[in-house]
Amino acid sequence: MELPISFVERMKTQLGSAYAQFETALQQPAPVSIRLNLRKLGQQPQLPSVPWTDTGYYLPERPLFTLDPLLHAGAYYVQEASSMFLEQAIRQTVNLDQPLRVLDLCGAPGGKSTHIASLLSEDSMLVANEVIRSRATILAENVTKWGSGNVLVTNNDPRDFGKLPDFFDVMVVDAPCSGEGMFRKDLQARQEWSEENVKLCAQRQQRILMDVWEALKPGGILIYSTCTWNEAENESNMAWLAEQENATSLSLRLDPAWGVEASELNGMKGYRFYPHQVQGEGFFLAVIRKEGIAEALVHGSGKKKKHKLTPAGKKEQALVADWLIEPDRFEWLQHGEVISAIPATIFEYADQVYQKLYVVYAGIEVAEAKGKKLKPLHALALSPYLNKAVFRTEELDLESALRYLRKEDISLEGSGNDWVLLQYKGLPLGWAKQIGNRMNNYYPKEWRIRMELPQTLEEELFSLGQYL
Ligand SMILES: C[S@@+](CC[C@H](N)C(=O)[O-])C[C@H]1O[C@@H](n2cnc3c(N)ncnc32)[C@H](O)[C@@H]1O
Repeated sequence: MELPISFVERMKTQLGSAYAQFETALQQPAPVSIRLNLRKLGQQPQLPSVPWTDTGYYLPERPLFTLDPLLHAGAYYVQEASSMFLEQAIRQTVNLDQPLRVLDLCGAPGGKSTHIASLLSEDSMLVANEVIRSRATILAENVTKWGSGNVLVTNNDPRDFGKLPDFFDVMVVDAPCSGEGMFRKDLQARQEWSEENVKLCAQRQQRILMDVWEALKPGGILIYSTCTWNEAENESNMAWLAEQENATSLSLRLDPAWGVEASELNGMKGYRFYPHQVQGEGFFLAVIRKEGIAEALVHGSGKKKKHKLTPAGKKEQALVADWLIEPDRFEWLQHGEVISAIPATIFEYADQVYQKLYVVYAGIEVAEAKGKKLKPLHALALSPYLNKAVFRTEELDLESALRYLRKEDISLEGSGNDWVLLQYKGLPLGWAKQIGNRMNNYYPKEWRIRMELPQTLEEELFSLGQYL
C-alpha cells in the first residue's frame, strides 16, 4: 500500500518505535463488524464482541451483506468497530434515563445516528442531520430501517442550527475529515490526502463547531470525532474551541485491554484508535461540556401555541390507530396524504424543529390516505411499534425474500384483496398486496437490491441467522 510520504514522516514522529507495527497493521485487511438492533433481534450471535459496546460483533470475513434479508429488515448495521466507542462517551457522560434532545450533526449514512437511537430512552428525541441532500436521503433510509419512532432526519447546514439556541442536551459532531484512519479500506482517501487538505479540513471543522455551539445547552455535552490521526483536526481543534468558548474537557474511563490511547493537549483530552492496538480503523473522539447550568427539561409549556405539525383528521386516525401497538403514546399527524405518528412526549420539541429546519423524515410514517383507500407505508412495516395482529403475515424463504427485495414478482398461495406483511425469519421486510391470485410487490423502488442473484443461494453466503 502506497502511503503519502509526508503522512509517513509525521506518523513516524507521532508513534516513534511503534511505527513499524502500525505500518504492518495497515497492510492487514480491515476487520468486519456489525451492530445489532436489539429492538428487532433478541438473541446474541455466536461471534466475538466489540469490547466497548453491548451490541457490536466481529465477523470472521466480509460476507455479501446485500444478500442478507436481515440487513434490509434493519436487524443490524454494518459499522466499523472503533466508531462504536461513541457508546462509552454517551454512557459515561450523559444520564440516559431522562428525556434528552440529541443532535447528530454530520449523520449520513447513519452509523452513529442508529447507534444513538438505540441508546436513548423512548421519551428522548434524536435529530439526525446531514447537509448533503442525496446523503440525507440515505440517512433517512437507514433510520427508517432501524425503526426508532423518535428520530427526525433533517437536511440543514450547521449554521441553520443557530436558530435553535440552547436546544440540545447532547450533540455529536462526527466531522468530515482527511480520513487517514480509513487509508487501508479506502484508496480514494489515500489519493486525496495532502497536508493542504488536512489544513482545510481543520478549518472547516472549526467553522462547523462554531456554527452549532449556540444550539448546545449550557451544561450540555458535545462529542467530537474524526477518523483521522493528525493533531490539527483533533486535539488542536478541541484546544482551539476551549480558547473561544467556555468549554471543559471530560475524561472517559478506559479498560486497558481495549488498547485505546488517551491523549491530551492544553488540558483537552482525546481518545485515539490505532489499528496496531485495537481491532478497528483509525478514530479519534473527545467529549466536551459547555459550561453553565442546564435548565430542567419540561415537556410542553402548557400555553396554546401555533404548531407547524398538523394533527391527522379524527376519521383517518381512527382507521389506522390500531396499526400501531400503544397508539395512545403517539400524536397522529397528517402531511398531505401521509399519516404519521410521533411520540407525544417529543411533539412540542419536534414542532420547534419543524419550525426552524428542513425535516426530511420524522417519527413513523404509517399510512397513505387516498379518499377512502388506506395504504400501509414501508416505515410502518419496519417499525417495532407495528401491530402485526391486524395484518395477514407471510414468512418467506431466502430466495423469495431476495426476489421480493429485488422488487420482482413473487407468488404466494391465497386469494382476496389484502395487504400482506412479508417476513424473513420473523422480521418484517415490507408490504405486498394480494389482488385476486396476484401479489403486487410494494417494496420501495429506490431501495431495491440491484445485484443479480447468484445461481445457487446458500444461507452461508451470508445471513446473520447462521450465527444466531
Ligand atoms: C464522517 S461522515 C459522517 C458519518 C456518520 N456520522 C456515520 O457514523 O455514519 C461526515 C459527514 O459530514 C458531512 N459533511 C460534509 N461537509 C459538511 C459540512 N460543511 N458541515 C456538516 N457536515 C458536512 C458529509 O456529507 C458526511 O456525511
